[in-house]
Amino acid sequence: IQALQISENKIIKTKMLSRACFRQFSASIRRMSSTNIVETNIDSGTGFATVTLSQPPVNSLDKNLLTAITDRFKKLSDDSSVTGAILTSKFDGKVFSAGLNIVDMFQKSDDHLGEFWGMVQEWYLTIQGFPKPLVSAINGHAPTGGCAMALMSDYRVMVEGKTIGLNETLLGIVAPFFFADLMIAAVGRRHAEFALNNGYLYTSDEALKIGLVDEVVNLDQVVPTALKILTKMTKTPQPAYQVCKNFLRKETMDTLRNDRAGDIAHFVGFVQQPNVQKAIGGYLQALKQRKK
Ligand SMILES: CCCCCCCCCCC/C=C/C(=O)SCCNC(=O)CCNC(=O)[C@H](O)C(C)(C)COP(=O)(O)OP(=O)(O)OC[C@H]1O[C@@H](n2cnc3c(N)ncnc32)[C@H](O)[C@@H]1OP(=O)(O)O
Repeated sequence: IQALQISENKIIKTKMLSRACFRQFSASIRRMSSTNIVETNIDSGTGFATVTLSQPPVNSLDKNLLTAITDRFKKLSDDSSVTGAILTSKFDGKVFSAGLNIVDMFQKSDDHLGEFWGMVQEWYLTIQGFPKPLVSAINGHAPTGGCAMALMSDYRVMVEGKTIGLNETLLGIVAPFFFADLMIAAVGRRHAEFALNNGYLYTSDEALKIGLVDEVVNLDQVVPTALKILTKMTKTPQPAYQVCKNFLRKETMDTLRNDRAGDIAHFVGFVQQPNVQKAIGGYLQALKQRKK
């Protein structure tokens, strides 16, 4: 009887403990109301937001995803309980992001292209201007705009065995000046010129060598490593962090801010050229036929 009473007490204690743990856990992870293409969880203990891009099949940045990411980062900027963020992809081991949606640039009206590019500008200005520490957990391929998005973060942890780069020239298009500046800031002018002129896609290890990413780890270590570095970064006095980040990035952002309409006109004029349209069409077709 005594033994039974002891084990019953143990069961009651265990149940109480697990209920307490559950309460604590559910209090510490807050899921932001979000579109299902950008899932966001906030750990209320650390204030870290994990933003997971979840638009199948490859997180290509169309109008919907650009707007959802931009809105999410604006909210995280304004939320004083958020101390820093991690940007990652739901398609781990496969794709971080396939970059801008090519379909949005093929056989479209000037109005469509203009609206699309306005969204690209806003997405860049918002993530690049995000005032808190931001770490990219690059858990898959990150070509073109996917690479640019990773470059907008303050630190990059990449999975081994994937590729990353601003390889626009391979499509017959050219990275805009604000993408080029991201690359120059990370790897210096010499590597950036080589990378952009040749549309070079780097393996994770090559990217590490030139400083395009900061760490290469195996898949199950990508997010934990990102969290570790974010913990360190958020210990820096944040007013100083924000001021420093802002003044280092301000010049290129201001160049864009001061002439957004001109930049849109430039993009539309460039993309609508018949030879550029032909190149984009051919690339799209090749992408579709790759699987066959
Ligand atoms: C004088 C200077 C003037 C400058 C003015 C500015 C000029 C223009 C600036 C434009 C800047 C552009 C930036 C970009 O980001 S362009 C985007 C280019 N992206 C790519 O090249 C990546 C292409 N994708 C891939 O390589 C692979 O998909 C990837 C390695 C990412 C994943 O491979 P995986 O095998 O897993 O997946 P699939 O290839 O089978 O793809 C699945 C389906 O998704 C479609 N897809 C892929 N990428 C895109 C994309 N970027 N946009 C739209 N659709 C995409 C692919 O076709 C498959 O579709 P289907 O299932 O229907 O076949």
